[in-house]
Amino acid sequence: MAEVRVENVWKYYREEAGLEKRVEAVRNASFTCNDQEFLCLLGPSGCGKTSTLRMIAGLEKISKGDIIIGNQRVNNLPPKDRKIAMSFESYALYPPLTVYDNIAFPLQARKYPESKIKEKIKIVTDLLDIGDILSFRPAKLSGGEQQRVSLARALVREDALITLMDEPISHLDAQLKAKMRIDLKRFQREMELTVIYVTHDQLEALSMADKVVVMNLGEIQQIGTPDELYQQPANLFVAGFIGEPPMNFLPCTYIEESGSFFLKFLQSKFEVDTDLAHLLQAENGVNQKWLFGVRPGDIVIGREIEKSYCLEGRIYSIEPLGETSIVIVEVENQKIFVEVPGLPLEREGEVVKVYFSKAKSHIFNQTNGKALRI
Ligand SMILES: Nc1ncnc2c1ncn2[C@@H]1O[C@H](COP(=O)(O)OP(=O)(O)OP(=O)(O)O)[C@@H](O)[C@H]1O
Repeated sequence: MAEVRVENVWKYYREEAGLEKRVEAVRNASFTCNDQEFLCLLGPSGCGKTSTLRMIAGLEKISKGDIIIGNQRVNNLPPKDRKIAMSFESYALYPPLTVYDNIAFPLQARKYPESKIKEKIKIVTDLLDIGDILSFRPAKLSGGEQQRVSLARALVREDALITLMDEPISHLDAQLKAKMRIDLKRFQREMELTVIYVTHDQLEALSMADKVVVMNLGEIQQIGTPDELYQQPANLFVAGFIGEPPMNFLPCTYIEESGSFFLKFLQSKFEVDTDLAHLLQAENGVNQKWLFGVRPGDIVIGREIEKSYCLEGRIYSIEPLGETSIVIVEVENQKIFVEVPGLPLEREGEVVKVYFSKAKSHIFNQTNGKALRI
């Protein structure tokens, strides 16, 4: 079975890179990619995604911890014995070979009959829309085409237990990327592939993955389905990294006044529900500092919505985007983004009431960034 288990894995760079100080690229990472699952490693540049993938592939030594593929611990197994197919951002195509032969290479090396090779190449090149460049050599291809050839070479491998991909569509234009996201996902389902996919692009991760592992500064921040990460981010990093435009954060203090409980902002405050008050009370007690978080789509301007908190603001600017508009409102000396359908009725400079959905609000500890489960 093609299950991948990453158990308490660390990666330090030092000796081999001749660095003075040790770089801890991956710190104690643990996650499981189940059989036939599409798992995305997501995070900003330098967070340790590629190092993690390269350790799974066997291209990088594991400093500490274990990687298990199927039932086998592969720490000391060379890449060729790990039954993995790979597609990396840097393509790694063979310059003297045509596109066809580049894709056919792993199959020819495994002595597949030519008719079977042709059949498989037809399926993946149709999928990736590169059927008309099969006789070209890599030097003649654009970055996007080279990337698709590299991807095709990984996808033809049906003997592979797992397919690893590192930013495999990063060099394609926006339209082709959108098509690829849909086609890749469908192909993975149909071919029942087990995929570990590295990307810094949250849209790719949210649209394709069954499970997302979010990383930052070498550490896993949260593991969950796209919906879980969006609805219940575990900390400030995940909350700010996932969602576009990003979540708004307003600093506040939890206070008590005459037996009632409030979140107090710079100038104003609102009373919190008993449930939230209990949680805040249990966590830290009064006078602690928090960040109140709410996504742009969970805010309404100028019209009271049921079960909401309210603050006052002034419209700073309006960005019409066709279907929706992004309204930037100054609230408590901070600019927040509000997503509204169509065009807003309000004008720049207008003072407005801003309503935040209670059910969609988030509270984060200002010191350690952890979310409080509301
Ligand atoms: N061979 C190496 N020698 C020394 N440091 C390295 C090496 N490879 C990666 N690093 C460092 O390890 C950290 C993690 O890098 P890694 O490439 O795994 O991150 P990433 O999330 O994949 O980033 P990117 O998306 O930019 O490739 C970074 O600080 C990087 O500079």
